Amino acid sequence: MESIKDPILQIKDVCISYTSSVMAVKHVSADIEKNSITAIMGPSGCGKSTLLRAVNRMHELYKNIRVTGEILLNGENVLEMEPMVERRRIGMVFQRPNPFPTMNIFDNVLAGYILNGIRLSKSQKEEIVERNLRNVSLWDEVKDSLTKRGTFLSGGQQQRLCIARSLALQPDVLLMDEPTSALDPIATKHIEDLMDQLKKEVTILIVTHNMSQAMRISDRSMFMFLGELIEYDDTKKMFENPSDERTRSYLTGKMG
Ligand SMILES: Nc1ncnc2c1ncn2[C@@H]1O[C@H](COP(=O)(O)OP(=O)(O)OP(=O)(O)O)[C@@H](O)[C@H]1O
Repeated sequence: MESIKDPILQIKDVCISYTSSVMAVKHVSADIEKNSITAIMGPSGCGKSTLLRAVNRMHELYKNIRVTGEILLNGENVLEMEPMVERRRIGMVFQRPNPFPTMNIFDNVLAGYILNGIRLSKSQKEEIVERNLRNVSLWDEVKDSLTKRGTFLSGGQQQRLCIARSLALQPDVLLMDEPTSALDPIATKHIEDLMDQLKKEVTILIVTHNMSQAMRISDRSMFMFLGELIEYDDTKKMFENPSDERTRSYLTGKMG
């Protein structure tokens, strides 16, 4: 792969261990291009989610975890940033849609502001809610139900609401951990189409088990195996002609 000019995110020699005996991520380095979609693939347990969580500092929720190396966002080490600043700049969407159950749809979009104690005027709030719900093509479906709870929506709508909630803070990077694995094919297609539009505004890093999804939506793909980044290349190149035998076995269904 050609080297990436002007990367927004740089993962440099990152190692992550949960305990002294288990190294879940081993010396991973990769530059991520701005306004692109990068898929992280690999068999169960290869360290995809562990790596993704470190980019968002979610690893700090685990007691004895140890992370070494650097993760640079626009040249600044995420691992040393103020957590609040970092979470505004790097958003995350999870496998299961998780709108805040006690909040209505309107407040769910604004949750990042509410929970961070950021005050907004009524018109600012209305503008942010409408713009972000339009951004995820949910506005027309929910504009008359903004005071209803987010949990009353369908799974696909809830996931789009969660994406709107992340985007509302205008992050530079959006991390997605298998965001469609709990959704039906139509809701999945909707989210995939959405991602293609969103990359104009945000850089997306997505963990997926679904190889055809990676092929459809991503510009570049990473293949991880037993904690190592085995291959990182343009998605088309990797699927058509992988350089490593392990990538080939995985992509042809012989592994994992
Ligand atoms: N909380 C934890 N404590 C100890 N070890 C963990 C913990 N979470 C994950 N691991 C280990 O770290 C390694 C990587 O796990 P991780 O969940 O990142 O893999 P993954 O590729 O995302 O897997 P999957 O596709 O199944 O979600 C595995 O060996 C796993 O057992």
